[in-house]
Amino acid sequence: MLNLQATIPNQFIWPDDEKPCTEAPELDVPLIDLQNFLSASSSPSATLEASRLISEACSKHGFFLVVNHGISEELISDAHECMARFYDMPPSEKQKVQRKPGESCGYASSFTGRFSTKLPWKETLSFRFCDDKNSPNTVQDYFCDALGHEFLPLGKVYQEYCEEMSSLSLKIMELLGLSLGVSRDYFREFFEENDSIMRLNYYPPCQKPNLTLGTGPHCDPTSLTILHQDHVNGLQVFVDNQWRSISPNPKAFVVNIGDTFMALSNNIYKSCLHRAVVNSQSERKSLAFFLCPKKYRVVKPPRELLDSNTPRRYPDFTWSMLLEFTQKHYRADMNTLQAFSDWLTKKPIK
Ligand SMILES: C=C1C[C@]23C[C@H]1CC[C@H]2[C@]1(C)CCC[C@@](C)(C(=O)O)[C@H]1[C@@H]3C(=O)O
Ligand SMILES: O=C(O)CCC(=O)C(=O)O
Ligand SMILES: [Fe+2]
Repeated sequence: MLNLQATIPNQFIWPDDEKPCTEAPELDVPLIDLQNFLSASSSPSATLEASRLISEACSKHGFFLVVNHGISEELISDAHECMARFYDMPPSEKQKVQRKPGESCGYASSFTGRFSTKLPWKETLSFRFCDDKNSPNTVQDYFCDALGHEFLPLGKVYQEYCEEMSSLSLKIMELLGLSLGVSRDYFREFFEENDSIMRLNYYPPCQKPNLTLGTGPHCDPTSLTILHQDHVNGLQVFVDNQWRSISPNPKAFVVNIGDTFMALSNNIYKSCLHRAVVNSQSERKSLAFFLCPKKYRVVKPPRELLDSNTPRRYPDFTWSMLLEFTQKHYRADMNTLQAFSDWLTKKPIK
């Protein structure tokens, strides 16, 4: 209903210093060809080049693209099609899986239940993916249990999509390990049996797109995000004090470092500020897979990344603690990890 109104409710209007600016020149992010890296016969020079590109990008803004990732165009297309079918449902149907306060799964629109100002112009559906042999069909079961057996086809698509995302994440973790001078397996083993979050972002058209934001400025508190945009521009990253756009590329996934991996890398790789803007002409959708370790695994950097010149930057924590902090105590923004560290060590949050 909101997207037809000429004016927008005050709660969706963002402060002047956060309103989207018209200018957002393209950010030149490295494109990592995983085919060269994944194949058993991958040449050392190809691995070295991928490692160099990733190191340069992750040390600066934490964003890169992956292509030749091995995930079928048909599965990606099905995931977008299923998202369109879900969001086309009447509000009463979507509210069957309404997200409960303090929980990170379920359907949310406008976020009025969570925040009173700076509301994002979006609807979201978030659900959990467990890479765990003991719970093989968490996604499929969620759709059937929460929405009904007629949603089994959607559940099957997202179950397969999340399995592919998890497998791709582990390959990227190998590359991140190599690029940091840690063994290829270190981070891969840390994220095996991951307990991740899949999120379907739906951004309706907005008649006043320069007054609001689809997703506000934030760093992802998670470890690694694998994003697939539809054909509509909207993702922006804050680099060198300027908002820069990353245009959709159907053959590529946008990958970015999250706060938890920034802590794992002892602040060598950066979890950076980004946001999503909306427009007055068309809806926009994005598929976001947020890689998270098992809840109680302790997040601390490998000793190879510690030395007298680079002391510990963040205290030990578990993802469960950081997730609860973002769901119950603090709206994730550009300063989440520092605020969380202060909260853990009981300093007043600035
Ligand atoms: C762990 C998470 C919290 C959020 C979803 C995932 C990773 C990104 C986070 C978020 C998108 C950052 C911006 C604010 C937020 C409230 C949102 O706009 O949805 C965040 C998500 C959340 O807390 O639900
Ligand atoms: O929709 C997008 O392009 C970005 C969304 C995002 O950053 C998020 O959901 O964390
Ligand atoms: Fe994000």
